[in-house]
Amino acid sequence: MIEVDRLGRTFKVRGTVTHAVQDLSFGIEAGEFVGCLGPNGAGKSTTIKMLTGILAPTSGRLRVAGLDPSRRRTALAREIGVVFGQRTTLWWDLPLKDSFELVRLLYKVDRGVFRRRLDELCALLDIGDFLTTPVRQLSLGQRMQGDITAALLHDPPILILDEPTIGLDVVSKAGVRDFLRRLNAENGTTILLTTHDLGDIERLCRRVMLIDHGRLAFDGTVAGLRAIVPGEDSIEEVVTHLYLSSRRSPRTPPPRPAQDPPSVTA
Ligand SMILES: Nc1ncnc2c1ncn2[C@@H]1O[C@H](COP(=O)(O)OP(=O)(O)OP(=O)(O)O)[C@@H](O)[C@H]1O
Repeated sequence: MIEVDRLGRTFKVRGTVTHAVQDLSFGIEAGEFVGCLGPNGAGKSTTIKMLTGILAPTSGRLRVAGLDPSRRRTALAREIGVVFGQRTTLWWDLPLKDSFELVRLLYKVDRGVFRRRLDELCALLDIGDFLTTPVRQLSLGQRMQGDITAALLHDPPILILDEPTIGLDVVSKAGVRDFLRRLNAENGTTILLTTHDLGDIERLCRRVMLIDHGRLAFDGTVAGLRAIVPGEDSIEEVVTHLYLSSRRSPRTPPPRPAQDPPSVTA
């Protein structure tokens, strides 16, 4: 579903070069639920932007649903749903339902199919009460439910989310997580999300990737991630340890785990 091979993205701003993503390689199969962690500035959002075609890579190769994202954005849009936790894709001044209608027109979704899909998503995400509310008047949690609905109206096989639970209270977070879990388990939707919330990783993801300084520092199970620090059971402590060692010696990759996760690159 997703193939990333030696991907790189460099930014040059006023003579300063930033290697936001470097030599990044991984693959994601259909039906996987993958979480992506990494300290601030690690390159997660840049990776997501390349996967969704917003940014073109400066090196390497990637395919999403068999397509080169930055060259085939229109075709790709049918295959993926995208949610940015920090930015809405909805129309600020329009009622939520009008935003959905615009999405329907953009994606050329048949009216009957759209109706059924919207009814399903309304029930699952519990958004029926604020369909007529302008987006600017929605709470963050309601807006996120709206953004997730909009991303799924065309029923894409792949959902990519950049920090979908940021700023949500515990109940809203639980609702979003429950929905994503069901979407993956019952619909078989392939999901990739970035997050700083380790609860998202522990509760949702069978596989976790850790990006550090633009490189893949870990790719394996949550148990494999825990095993990096022998005797430490708390994933939060393990991740804190990794981020701190990364700050102390920015070019030093994190230590290998005590027991083998499915794959580790460092
Ligand atoms: N458009 C841009 N122009 C210049 N530099 C950029 C641009 N976008 C990202 N960067 C730089 O690339 C690096 C990676 O940024 P990115 O936003 O991908 O990190 P991130 O892992 O998503 O961080 P966070 O968790 O804080 O959101 C950072 O050093 C950032 O300053």
